[in-house]
Amino acid sequence: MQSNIKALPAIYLNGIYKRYGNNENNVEVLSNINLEIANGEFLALCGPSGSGKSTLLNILSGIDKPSLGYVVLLNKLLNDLAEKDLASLRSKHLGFIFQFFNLMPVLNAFDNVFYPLVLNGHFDTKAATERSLHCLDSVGLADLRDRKPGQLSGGQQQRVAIARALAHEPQIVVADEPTGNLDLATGDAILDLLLNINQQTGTTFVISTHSTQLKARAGRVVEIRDGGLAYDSAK
Ligand SMILES: Nc1ncnc2c1ncn2[C@@H]1O[C@H](COP(=O)(O)OP(=O)(O)OP(=O)(O)O)[C@@H](O)[C@H]1O
Repeated sequence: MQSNIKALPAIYLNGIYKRYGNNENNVEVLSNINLEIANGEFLALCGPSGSGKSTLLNILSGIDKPSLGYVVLLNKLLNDLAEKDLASLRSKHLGFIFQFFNLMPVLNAFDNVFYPLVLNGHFDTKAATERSLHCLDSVGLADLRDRKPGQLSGGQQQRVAIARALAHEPQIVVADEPTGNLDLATGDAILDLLLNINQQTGTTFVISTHSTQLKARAGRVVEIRDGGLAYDSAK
């Protein structure tokens, strides 16, 4: 018998508004955003510069709060959670990738993956060592693990950042313009890697981007314009 129960989305946004500023002087960046992102999707979030992509990523990952509306992340209503519970949810189930890599310059590639994993509190030293080596290997950087970020190319630094984002096996990876600081060929290689991880592991990816390559290859493209959702390839 076929079940009528619809699988719960990984992320559910309902009536999201975001205003910055105070009562007299404020700007509405997001206006009535409704969006469901299913488990395993590879979603490209597009829109002009300043349209609110980073703002939306911050809201759906519980880093920032909406002015109005509900966010349900992995079946938890974020509006109800205390800051420490939000931080715990993020550290267990979310991975983050940034445009400028955000690696610790004094640590080598291995330690950039290893230390956040140990500090995360869910892995002992032995398990964290194994996971870090495995993840660096899976992004093709096992041989360069002793190098510090300054001794790595931009693409290699982003691979370290991807290994760090995946080391705790998050259910969702949130990436803010992950190829934005890379040349076209390096960006394509990083995109290949992210798509491959998505296909192999079923990890959900939500990626803000200006890249036409990324938009062309994403499973779903959503565009924000003038504060609202202007386009959704799933509709
Ligand atoms: N903390 C803040 N306080 C006030 N305004 C903000 C704040 N953060 C973002 N904004 C404004 O909100 C708007 C959306 O910014 P956001 O960074 O989300 O856009 P974006 O689509 O990610 O842009 P880009 O593609 O250039 O990275 C911009 O006008 C920005 O100036």
